[in-house]
Amino acid sequence: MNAAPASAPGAMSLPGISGIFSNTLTRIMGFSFVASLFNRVEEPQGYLLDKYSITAQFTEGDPTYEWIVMFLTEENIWKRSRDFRINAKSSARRWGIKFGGEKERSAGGDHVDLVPTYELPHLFRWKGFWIETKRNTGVMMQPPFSGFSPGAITLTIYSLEVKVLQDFIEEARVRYIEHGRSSVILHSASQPNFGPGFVWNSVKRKLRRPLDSIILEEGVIESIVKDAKDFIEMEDWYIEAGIPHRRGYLLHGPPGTGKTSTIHALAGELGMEIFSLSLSAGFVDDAFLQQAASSIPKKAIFLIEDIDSPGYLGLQLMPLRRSSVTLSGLLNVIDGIGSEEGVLFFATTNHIDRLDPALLRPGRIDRKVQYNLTTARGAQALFSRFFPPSRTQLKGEPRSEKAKTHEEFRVARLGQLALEFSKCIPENEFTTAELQGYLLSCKTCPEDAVLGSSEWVGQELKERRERKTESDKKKGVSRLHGGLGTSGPEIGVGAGQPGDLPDVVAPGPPLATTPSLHGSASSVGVNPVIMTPPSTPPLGAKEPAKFAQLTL
Ligand SMILES: Nc1ncnc2c1ncn2[C@@H]1O[C@H](COP(=O)(O)OP(=O)(O)OP(=O)(O)O)[C@@H](O)[C@H]1O
Repeated sequence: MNAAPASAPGAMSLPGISGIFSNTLTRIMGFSFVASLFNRVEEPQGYLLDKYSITAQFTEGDPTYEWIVMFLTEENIWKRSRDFRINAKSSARRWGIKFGGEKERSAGGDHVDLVPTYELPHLFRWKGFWIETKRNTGVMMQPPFSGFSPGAITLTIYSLEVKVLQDFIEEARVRYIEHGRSSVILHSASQPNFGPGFVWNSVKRKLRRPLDSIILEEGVIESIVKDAKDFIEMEDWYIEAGIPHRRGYLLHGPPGTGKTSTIHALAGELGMEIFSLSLSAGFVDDAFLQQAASSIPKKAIFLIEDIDSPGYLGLQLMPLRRSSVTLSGLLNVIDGIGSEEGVLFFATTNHIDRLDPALLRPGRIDRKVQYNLTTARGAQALFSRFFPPSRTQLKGEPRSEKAKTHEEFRVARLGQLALEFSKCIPENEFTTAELQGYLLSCKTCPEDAVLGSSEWVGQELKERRERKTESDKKKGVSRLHGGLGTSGPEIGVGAGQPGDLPDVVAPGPPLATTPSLHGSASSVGVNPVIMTPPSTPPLGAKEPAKFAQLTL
């Protein structure tokens, strides 16, 4: 955001301008021009009016741009526009014009975004001040460059005091935070950078995910939340103790075990936005990474996904995933992250063993959380989350008038089914995402989910065996030809990965109690229920692997 305050004092007759006339004319000619008609006091240097205004520019990609866009949308600033681009509503930024009342919106209007396309100025009043806004969209770069240059919003506030601008921005920021309470805002980078602040050029809004929808070993997620809260609240302590105010977490384990979901749930709980980068994006190099990290606002989460991607970490043989980020570039950024800004740094990886020890030292990574394949207890918890008594219709349910009898019957029966389901799922064999995929295929009928589970497990294992044989064959061929072939490490077939075949599938003794269920369905499609994982021990005689464990 750039602000240019004016210097000369003077009086303005703007509030006297007739609303309709001024707005119409303003839309055609621009506010500065219209206002000048009413303030034709000439100075040797030009019109006096120019000196009454403060101009501020908000560039797309900078967080302040989002605050202002949301504010202007809420105020319906663009309501007199006549030229729109229509987008189907998505999780992407929702801004433009709000049209119609509740009735019209529910009749279909709420399914689209109306984004004004033309870039003529709009005039509005805020707390007695006239403000003109202009929006210009990004433009296609000319060769030799490619992609878009960032768009921007320019505000001209007709006041002498910079404080008016500060107050305006603060109100926009507060409203933005308020508005975002029910969701998590995710910034990412999908293009190379062409200007200051244009790193975070993609914004998505996701519904908040309840912490207890994440199935982890008891206490793990609470411990992460507490740690993060302590860190945020103890900024002064860090400063006084001369310790850099930063905290780094590494979540590691097989794909589909809940690492990213944990970060989203945490962001929702703490009311933080996520700024996420994948090092495997072709355009991310040291300079980009540095710029990205330094443009993250206070109290946000900086997430680097697949931190094992950089070229230096031994993945040079996987050209598609190689990034041009160097170890020293990465360390520089991590060391610099959040100093006195309260930014939480998260990294995820499927291959902790491939990370350079320098990256893992305390001060850079302060906490490591290991994610594992699902245990019987995890399977049971997941089943219960899919089929909450409040939303599930069971076959053969008694037609009793008494709601209580229904409830009791369902709770008992669903508990039993969850247990049966968990017995059909081999320990430490599938990821939570895989089980979720299966349960989604029979989400309306818990009985069918249990009935079909053994067959599904058998089918999955058979397919894995076939894939493994196929891949072994290919490796053999490539070795015969003396080439490196697919010599990059294969995700999913190494030890402890979901591609492994189980040694023994031991159903073990039944669980003692059924899981507890709370709350009703949320509108997040695949996670319809808030649940607490059961506190009963998992199946199997041996000590089971935990869903996730915390190491310091
Ligand atoms: N422990 C878990 N608890 C609840 N849901 C889970 C869990 N693990 C995975 N899921 C579900 O599986 C899907 C993928 O999860 P997620 O993206 O968090 O996995 P990940 O470990 O980050 O995977 P990757 O390493 O590939 O990024 C999500 O829809 C999520 O709801």
